[in-house]
Amino acid sequence: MLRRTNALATASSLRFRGPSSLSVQCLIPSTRSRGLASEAATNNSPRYAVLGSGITGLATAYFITQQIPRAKVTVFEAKDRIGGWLASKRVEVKDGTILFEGGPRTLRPAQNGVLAARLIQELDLGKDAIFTQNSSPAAINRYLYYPDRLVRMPHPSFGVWENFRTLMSEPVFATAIWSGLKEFFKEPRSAKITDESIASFFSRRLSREMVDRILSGVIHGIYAGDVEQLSAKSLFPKLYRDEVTQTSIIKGMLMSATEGLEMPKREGDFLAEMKAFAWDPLLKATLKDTSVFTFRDGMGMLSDALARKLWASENVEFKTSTPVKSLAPTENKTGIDITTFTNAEAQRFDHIVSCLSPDHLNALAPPTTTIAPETPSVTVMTVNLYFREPNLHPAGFGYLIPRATPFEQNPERALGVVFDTAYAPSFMDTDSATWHTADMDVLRAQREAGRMINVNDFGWYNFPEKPVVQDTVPNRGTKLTVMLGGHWWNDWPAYPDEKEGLAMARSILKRHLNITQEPEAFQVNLQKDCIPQYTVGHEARLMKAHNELWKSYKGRLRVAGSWIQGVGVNDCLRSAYDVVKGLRDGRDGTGLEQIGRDEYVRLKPVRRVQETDSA
Ligand SMILES: C=Cc1c2[nH]c(c1C)Cc1[nH]c(c(CCC(=O)O)c1C)Cc1[nH]c(c(C)c1CCC(=O)O)Cc1[nH]c(c(C)c1C=C)C2
Repeated sequence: MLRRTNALATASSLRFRGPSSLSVQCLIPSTRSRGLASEAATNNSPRYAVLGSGITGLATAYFITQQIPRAKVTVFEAKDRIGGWLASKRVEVKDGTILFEGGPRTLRPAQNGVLAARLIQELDLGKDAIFTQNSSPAAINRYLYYPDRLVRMPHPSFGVWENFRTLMSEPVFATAIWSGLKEFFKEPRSAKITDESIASFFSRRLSREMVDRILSGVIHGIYAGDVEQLSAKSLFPKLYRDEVTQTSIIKGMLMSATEGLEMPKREGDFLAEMKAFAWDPLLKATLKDTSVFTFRDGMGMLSDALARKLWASENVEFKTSTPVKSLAPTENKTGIDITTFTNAEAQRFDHIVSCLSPDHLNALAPPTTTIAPETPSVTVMTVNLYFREPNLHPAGFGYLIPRATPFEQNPERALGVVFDTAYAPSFMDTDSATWHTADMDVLRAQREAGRMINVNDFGWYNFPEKPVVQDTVPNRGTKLTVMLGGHWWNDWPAYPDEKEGLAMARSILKRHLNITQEPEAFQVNLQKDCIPQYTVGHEARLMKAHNELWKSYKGRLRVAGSWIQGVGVNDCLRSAYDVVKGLRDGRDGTGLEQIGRDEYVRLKPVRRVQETDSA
């Protein structure tokens, strides 16, 4: 008999006890706002408002406190809780608790991810982090479900012969080699085409089959979106540019490998700036070999830690349960008056950063003004399941379901399945009897030499003393998440309820993985409008929005968030970082000023130095 196990609380509220260490849920009371130190103290300090307390809002407030220490910051949040859609929850099972993620579950440390990696150090999260290694099955084994089975995608570590065999024998890759060879000789697009769908671009350059059988699956896994609608220019800017500048995307890739990666100058500057950060050598070494990382109590620990830091600051005040009603520029446009639904009296700020969705922001602008671009979004249902039995799926990250998968194989319209077990070590991994290297002295010496410690494909920053795990059951089970909906559900008149969602997830698992067991715990989350869709023309709309914002608010209102330059948590952090840097440097801007105005540089190719003393 299936037993519904109730979520206990957010993962972190289990962890924190007492007033000195409250979780975000109880940290910010729903009806009370924590005031700034004193009115007098704010007199000469610039006043900043941050709208929204999701990960972008929290990061924006945090970066303001770091970069502009004199600033007084007020964070407005319509809901009675903060933290957005980082939804980590624990559920009880008979011998422990299992951590489920309703939203994002891991972070990559590369590119924009360097900011999250820095936060590990700045917020002292290293002791709670779990690093999955580049060499682990979670990093290497990615599957596509086509036409009626799981197919492992090629990876350099499998060797030339194995990859060639897969490419030649699996229908999913039927046209891949030939399409790649032909691409080299295709004419670049006409100058008249300023943007087009991902489907159109890659069908032209490669093949329709590759779009339908491979690329649409990858796009499901990132945007839960439709290749026919999404913009090639916004989501594949380098390849879109390479078609014109190099005459071929394959040639562009070869150039990157031999002569170094070409990237916008501001990206190069950003990476150089991050490199100059005073990294803890052990963390740096650990990150170098890390594919993804997460935390003991899940991703919610990141927003918790940010909120905790902000709450402790005298310069920050939170106003929860306070929906903003309007943003009126002052007469000379040197400030903005905010009114809220709870207080008709206007509060004046020098600068406002909106971390709201475009629709929410537009609702606050003066009547007849549209400041943010129309940006559709999709709804995703995540169904987390925990089974007592281990190894119910092949080792790996999970699988994606492309649009070409026959309907009878996916009538539920699932987007993919994540094997959460792959990045969540169990107590068995902390038992030295199962380690690849069990010699404690060797491990300690490595750690003291500032080197990565690799045990059973995981790195714990504080290994070997106190390794951390997410699930507190003694033995490894199987934890996975079925992802449903996205663009497939755009026209559905109503979304499935929890019972239907669970039934759909189980039916997928039975058909694809032959899992017929009852889950011991589950959780169904409907994340409404959670992923913005950068549809064709997105960049042009952002550029127009920049002009509108500038015209109306002359740089006093700026924007950050997942609708601008990437939908992931890392992109949100980057967007927050950039907007605050612009404010700190007194640069004119709106948060959108960089869109479509990139200058490019080519970085030197990175040559891996042969390590003589491998860790
Ligand atoms: C929870 C639903 C999400 C889907 N996409 C995203 C979320 C949060 C955003 C996203 N996912 C990935 C990236 C690329 C950057 C990266 O970290 O690799 C972005 C911006 C990749 C990704 N996709 C899935 C996983 C486990 C990851 C790694 C990072 C992460 O935790 O999100 C699985 C997955 N995500 C979605 C679907 C439909 C799916 C299916 C297997 C939608």
